[in-house]
Amino acid sequence: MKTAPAPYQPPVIPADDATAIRTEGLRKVYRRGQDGLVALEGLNLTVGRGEFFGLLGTNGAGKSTTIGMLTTLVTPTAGSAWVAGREVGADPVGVKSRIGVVPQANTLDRALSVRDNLAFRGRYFGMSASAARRRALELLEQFALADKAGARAHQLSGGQARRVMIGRALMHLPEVLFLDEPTAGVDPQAREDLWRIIGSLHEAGQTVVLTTHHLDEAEALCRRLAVIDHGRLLACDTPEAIKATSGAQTVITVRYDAAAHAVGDAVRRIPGGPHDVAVDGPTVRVRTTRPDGVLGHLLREAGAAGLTVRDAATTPPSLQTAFLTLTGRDYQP
Ligand SMILES: Nc1ncnc2c1ncn2[C@@H]1O[C@H](COP(=O)(O)OP(=O)(O)OP(=O)(O)O)[C@@H](O)[C@H]1O
Repeated sequence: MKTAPAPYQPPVIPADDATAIRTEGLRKVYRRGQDGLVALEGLNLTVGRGEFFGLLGTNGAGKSTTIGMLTTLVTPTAGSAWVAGREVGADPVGVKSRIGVVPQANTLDRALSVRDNLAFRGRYFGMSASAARRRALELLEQFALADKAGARAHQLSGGQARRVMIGRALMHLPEVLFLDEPTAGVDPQAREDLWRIIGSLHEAGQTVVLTTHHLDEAEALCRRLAVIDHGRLLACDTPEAIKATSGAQTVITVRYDAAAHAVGDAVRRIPGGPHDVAVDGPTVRVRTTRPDGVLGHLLREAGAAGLTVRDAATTPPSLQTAFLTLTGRDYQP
C-alpha cells in the first residue's frame, strides 16, 4: 500500500523572533515583449516586530512591487522573503492569514454596508457571525466611523473609505499591516485623520509597513525608511540618520550690515575650513557636510572685519536634499 507523503513543513522563524519581515536578494523582472523591466533589484531588508517602516520612492521606484511580493500577490523572479514567521513562496496561505493589506485602489464592496464589508472579512478568516459583527463595530468606533456602519460603501468620502479599508484589513488581528500609499488622493484634513489613526495603531504595537512618495509623510510617520529608486535600495535607516549620512549639505547663512567679501575671503582661508563659500553683498552662504564650528568662524571674522551680524540661519539637510544627494536628481513624486 502506498503511504501518503509527509506534508511539507515550510521553514518557520521562531515565534519569539524580533523580525517581522526579512528579504534576501528579492528581485522582480516584468516581461515586456522580448525585454524585461527590472522593477526591483536584489532587495535585502529586515523589519522588526512593532516597527513602523516606510518604503519611500518616486512613481515607478518599485514600492508596490515590493509590497506585492511581500503580500503574495506578485511572484518574485529571484530571492526570498519571510513575513510574520512564514516564507512567502513556501507558505503563501500562512502569510495571508497573518497580514492585513490596504491597496491603493478602493476595493470595498459597493453593494454592502460598511459594517458588512468588515464583518464578511472576519467570516472569511473563520470568525463566528457574532464575533465578526462585534469586532467590525469595535473597529468602526475606533476609527470614528460608527455613524457610517449602515451606510453603503459608495456613500463614503475618499478618506472615510480609506479608514474603512484599514479597519477591514485589521479584522483578523494581522501581525503585519501593509499600507500602499494610504493617503493618495485624499484631502489634507482626511490625510491628518489617517496619519493620526495609523500612528495610534503603531503606538498600540502594530507592525506597519507603508509605501509613500510623500517625503513629509515618510518623515512624520516612519521610524525607519528604505529609500528606493529605480528598483534599487539607496538607503535604509531612520529619517534623521539618512539625512545625516546621505552626504547632503548643511547651509549656513549670515547677513551682515555691509558688504561681507572680507568675511568670505577669511573663511575660505581657514585651514580645513569650508570650501563652498558664496558672498552676495552683505550675505555669506556656506554649504558644507561638516557644519560644526562654521557659524563661529563667520561670527568671529565679522568682528575682525568690523561688521555687525544682522541675521544668521542654519538649514540642516532635509529628506529632500538627502534624496537629491542619494539619487543625483531632484525629488519628483
Ligand atoms: N504588472 C506589471 N507589468 C509590467 N511592468 C510593471 C508592472 N507593475 C509595475 N511595473 C513597472 O515596474 C516598475 C515599478 O513599479 P511599481 O508599481 O512597483 O512602482 P511604485 O514605486 O509603486 O510606483 P507608484 O508610486 O506609481 O505606485 C515601473 O516601471 C512599472 O511601470
